[in-house]
Amino acid sequence: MASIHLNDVSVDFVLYQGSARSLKKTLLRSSTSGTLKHDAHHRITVKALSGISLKLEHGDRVGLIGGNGAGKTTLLRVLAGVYEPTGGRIRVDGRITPLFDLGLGLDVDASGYDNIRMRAAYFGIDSDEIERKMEDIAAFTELGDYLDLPVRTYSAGMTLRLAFAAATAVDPEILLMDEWIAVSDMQFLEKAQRRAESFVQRSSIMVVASHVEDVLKRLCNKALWLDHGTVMRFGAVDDVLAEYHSQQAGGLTPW
Ligand SMILES: Nc1ncnc2c1ncn2[C@@H]1O[C@H](COP(=O)(O)OP(=O)(O)OP(=O)(O)O)[C@@H](O)[C@H]1O
Repeated sequence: MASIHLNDVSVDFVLYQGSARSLKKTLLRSSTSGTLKHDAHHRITVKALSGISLKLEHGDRVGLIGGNGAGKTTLLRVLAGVYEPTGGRIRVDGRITPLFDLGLGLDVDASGYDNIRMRAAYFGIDSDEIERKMEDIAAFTELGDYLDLPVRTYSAGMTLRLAFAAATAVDPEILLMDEWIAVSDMQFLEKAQRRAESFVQRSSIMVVASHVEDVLKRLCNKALWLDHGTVMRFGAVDDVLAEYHSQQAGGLTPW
């Protein structure tokens, strides 16, 4: 069974080091999101996440909410293993599929087909299984003969089609998304959303950051509200959204 445990997790980014005092002062004055401060080496750091403790189990579909700079993307990247926490501990059991930064990990010198095979191999899927699925995946991309060519010959839209198809070829255990699928290619958008929706159904744990309430209510059973990198509330999606909106009405947090 997939699970995620975070214990007192923090992430600090070093924003600036050096001696230009006016820039430092400007940065410190203009802080609207993560908490800016000086560290022991006189560097300016931003605390993007602070003291996050959380347990997610099978069946949890969690929407991350919070204003700009609240820490949603940083948390997703910590869960994906892109960022190491600078404090605390994280334990993730289960195969993680991030549906963001999709182009990362594509080998531009390899063909579309080989990229799909490499992605599957990375996830430990045996080659017979992926060859059985290949026809479907190829049809989904609508890239035709381009799948035999190196990815560096693809347009941005074609690369996205390939990356999305490759990422969703293998059933997820833990699915991470930064905003619900939004692509500029309208014809592909509808297909991609349908595929992503069934992908969500098949996942054991799903975490999505979104500003769109409709998406949160449709996909999630829980919500985690972040503010300045800390957890304000974690619970049933309707309860957390209601509380979030009542705070917002009080003018405390921008949506
Ligand atoms: N690579 C980075 N280097 C420095 N600071 C960063 C970096 N990534 C994020 N931050 C800072 O960390 C804080 C949290 O950012 P994050 O992107 O996680 O917020 P968010 O909730 O996803 O915001 P949004 O809804 O605007 O996308 C912000 O103050 C941001 O400026």
